[in-house]
Order: sequence, then C-alpha cells, then structure tokens
Amino acid sequence: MAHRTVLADQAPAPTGPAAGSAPGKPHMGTSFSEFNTGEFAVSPQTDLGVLLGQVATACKVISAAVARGPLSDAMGNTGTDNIQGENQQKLDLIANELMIRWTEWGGQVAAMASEEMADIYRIPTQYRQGRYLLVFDPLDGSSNLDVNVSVGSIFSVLERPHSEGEVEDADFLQPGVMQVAAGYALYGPATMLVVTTGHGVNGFTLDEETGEFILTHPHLTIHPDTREFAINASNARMWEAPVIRYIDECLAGVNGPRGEAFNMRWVASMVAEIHRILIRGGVFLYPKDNRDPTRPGKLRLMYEANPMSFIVEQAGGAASTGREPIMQVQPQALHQRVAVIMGSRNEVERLVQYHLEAPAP
Ligand SMILES: O=P(O)(O)OC[C@H]1O[C@](O)(COP(=O)(O)O)[C@@H](O)[C@@H]1O
Repeated sequence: MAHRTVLADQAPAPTGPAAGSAPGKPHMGTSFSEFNTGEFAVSPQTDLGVLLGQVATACKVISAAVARGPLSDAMGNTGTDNIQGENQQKLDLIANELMIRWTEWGGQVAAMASEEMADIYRIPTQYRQGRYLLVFDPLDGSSNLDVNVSVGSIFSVLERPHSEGEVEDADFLQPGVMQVAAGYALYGPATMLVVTTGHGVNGFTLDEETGEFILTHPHLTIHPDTREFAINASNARMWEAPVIRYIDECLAGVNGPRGEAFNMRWVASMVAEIHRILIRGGVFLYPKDNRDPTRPGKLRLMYEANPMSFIVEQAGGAASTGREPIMQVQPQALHQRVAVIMGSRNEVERLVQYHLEAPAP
C-alpha cells in the first residue's frame, strides 16, 4: 500500500537528548532500581535514573492510595474543576500531591506541570534545582475510580532549555521528540510500570511483598497489524470523514472492504487501552470531532499524547493526529488538546492515508 511512505521516515530512531548510548540487555526478574542503575551507568544522565526511581516510588504510593480508596474517605469528587473544566476527584489531587512530594526534593527537577494544576509548579528554593522538567497526569481515567476499573499515572521528562533564571511555562513547550523519558503506571489487577528512555520499552510488575517493581515484560513491541480498535463510539455522529470511513470498514467485517472481522474495546482509561495495545496490538483513537471547532481533540498533548506516543513509537508502533506525527506537534500551551490515533503501525498509516485522501473539511 503506497502510503507506507507516509510514516516510514518517522521510524522510532531515538531523537533529541534521548539518543545517548544504548544500555546493556535487561533480563526477566531484574528490579527497576537495578535496571535503572544499569540503564544510566554509562550515560551522563544518572540523575535521570534517580528521577525515574523517585517517580516509580511515587507511583507505588499512589497505587496504595488508589487501592485503599474505598476503605478511606478518598473516594468521590472534590466539587472543584481543573483548568479543563473537569470535575476533580479527591484521588486526582491526592495523586498530584504524592507525585510532587516524592520527586521535588531530590535535586533532579526544576519545575513540574500537571493536568491537575493550572500553572507550573516551581521547585521550592530549599531544594536543589535540577536539569529536568516533569510533566504528568497524576491519575488518568479517574472517572473510572468509583466503578473500580483500571486507572493510571502518565509522566514525561524534558530537559530544561536553560540552567539560569526561573523556569517559565514556555520552557515546557517542547515537541514530544524532545522527551528524554516517558512512562506510565497502571493500577489494575496488578500494578505495573512501563518506561522508555529512547532505547525500547520495558514493563515492570510491582511485587507487593518486596515493594519492588520487577522486570516482567522486557522489550515490549507492538504488532504492526491488528484487528482490534478502541474508540468511544458514542461520539460517532461528530467524527470526521476519514475516521467514519475507517470505523465503518472495520464494522463491515468479512463482507466489507477489509475482508476481516474487527473487535472493539473501550475502557475509558487511556493507560489501560495503551497497555493492552502494547501487549496484544490494536489501534486507539480519540480523534478530532466537530463538537467544538476550537477543540482539536479531548486528550492533552503534554501529559497524555506525547508520553504515550514516545512509548508507542519506541515499541515499533505509530502515533499521529491523523494529519501529522503527534511528537512533531509544536506545543502552544501547557494544557492544549490534540487528536490522537496510535498503536499498530499499519492501521495508523491507513488512517493517515484516509485523512490525506479525504476532501478538506
Ligand atoms: O469519557 P470518554 O469520552 O470515553 O473519554 C475517556 C478518555 O478520557 C480520559 O479518561 C481522560 O483522562 P483523565 O481521566 O485524565 O481526564 C482518558 O483516560 C480516556 O481515554
């Protein structure tokens, strides 16, 4: 299919600061701390390893808070909205606080940005100002908390562009290709941590007995083909033509143009969807729709789409807005939204081709 060229030249070669020396081969059963030390033993980014260790600890503490939710008074919403006008769950704010508390004191970070904070959080002056910027969604899919469905935390690490002076919002507005690390924690039947630093993707499972994240899923890769898509079909009336064409063809099954039966999934937790795709392939869509012409999508570029795109591309998949690679989008604002199509490479390329072929909206 000709459109292979559309994305082929965007293959996931490590770009930007992540293109350092490749670490040794991790083996099953390695703890995250050992893996982390190994990963950064040779590179000048040892403090990145320290920061990822702190983020991993924060995710363990958030995992415990989420698991204890119904046993504590942490369930329900706060009655306040975040900058996106979304109701904030109590656990959204608790998770936000925990991520800050476990990462601000180590001297690796200079400032943070989060879905739950309108403005950036500068590291208090009593702590050493580090070289990294941490961007995160403390509790993704939090609308699922009350119904005990998997939720997660998503994080992205950038380098601060200058070492002098105060960190400003603009310092965060770097395209996804500038990420030096990204990952997520999934709080599901097991708690897992999935991380990339530009040398592939590795998955760790929390051993509740030792409190260690243990390597259980080394070198995760996404199969280029899939017969499973994930989209919130209740928005179908608002989708653009290329997405309507793609989903209709999938739903037409063996008698349709694809000549294959497709399955659908929708957990309403991006972390759970992307994790499923890393394990068994698939394509995840939260596309642009016409409910609000000023809104290019629902999901947020800086702390949902960019970190997940880095992971998906490092696992051999692809991530696009339909019109351009997500990690090439130049951010204009901390909380900007973006259209998201990511997962198995051949399906993403097909969707990009459909956008190219579609008459201009
Ligand atoms: O409720 P919808 O429209 O199905 O959207 C679900 C999507 O929104 C999200 O819940 C947004 O995340 P937050 O919970 O962090 O706001 C994604 O995890 C998920 O993919």
